[in-house]
Amino acid sequence: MAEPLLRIENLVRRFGGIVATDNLSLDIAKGELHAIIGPNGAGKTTLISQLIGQLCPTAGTIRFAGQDVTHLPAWKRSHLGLARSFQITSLLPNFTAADNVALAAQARDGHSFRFFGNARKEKSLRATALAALERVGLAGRADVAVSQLSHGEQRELELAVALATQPQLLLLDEPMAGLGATESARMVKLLADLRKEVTIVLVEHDMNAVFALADRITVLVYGRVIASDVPAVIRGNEEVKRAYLGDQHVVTSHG
Ligand SMILES: Nc1ncnc2c1ncn2[C@@H]1O[C@H](COP(=O)(O)OP(=O)(O)OP(=O)(O)O)[C@@H](O)[C@H]1O
Repeated sequence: MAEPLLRIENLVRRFGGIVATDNLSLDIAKGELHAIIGPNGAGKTTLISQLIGQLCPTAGTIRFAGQDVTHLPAWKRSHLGLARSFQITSLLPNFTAADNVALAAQARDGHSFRFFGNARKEKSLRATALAALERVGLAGRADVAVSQLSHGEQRELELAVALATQPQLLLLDEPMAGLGATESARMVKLLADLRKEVTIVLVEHDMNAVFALADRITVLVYGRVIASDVPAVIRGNEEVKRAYLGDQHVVTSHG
């Protein structure tokens, strides 16, 4: 059988006495949308940070696209096709939407930000930026400054920034956070479209979104995988209900 796109084996991350990732093993197949859920402090963000290369594991291995990337710096993983969209807005507020995406595309091409003045005028970067904006429904907002975009639009722009690096695997950390009902519905639709093109690992507290989108769901508690399966099985899992889903009645409303 072909190796999965991402293979995490026996991953451990300690912060002093806290074991934030506790001997975690997980495979992500190419083409799937894999959600990671769990209570606050379960270690979801710590896991994503190790996958992208912003945090070193204490032990264990991470293989991506057939290569051991455990000790590769973040920029090299980005070149291999791993991209993260941030929980905390990392956009440049005084630059336009298109400029923010062009910067990401330029960084992927290996150029320094110092040359951005030229890059701004460069046609191919602008074209890449517009294509990414189109994919997230922001083509009409290309020349608007980030500070003038709504919160929902900024979230969409973060996705466009990640897409501009042409990822094979997109790691999304709470893309629905802070969105209202209409904006959340837009984001779900957008992710439903994107998943056709790119493998996605989605960390999310919005269970309506998770159960509407995921092919498989992994549940973390205290840094451990307590269940990893298709949504219907996760929904019926007693341990998961006790640990996390019990008080999230919304989860029963989606099929
Ligand atoms: N830099 C750090 N230093 C010390 N402890 C940390 C650090 N980062 C995370 N932790 C601890 O590791 C554990 C996992 O935290 P993490 O933020 O990964 O959880 P999470 O599942 O993403 O939570 P949330 O759903 O609230 O975002 C927590 O106990 C947290 O306090």
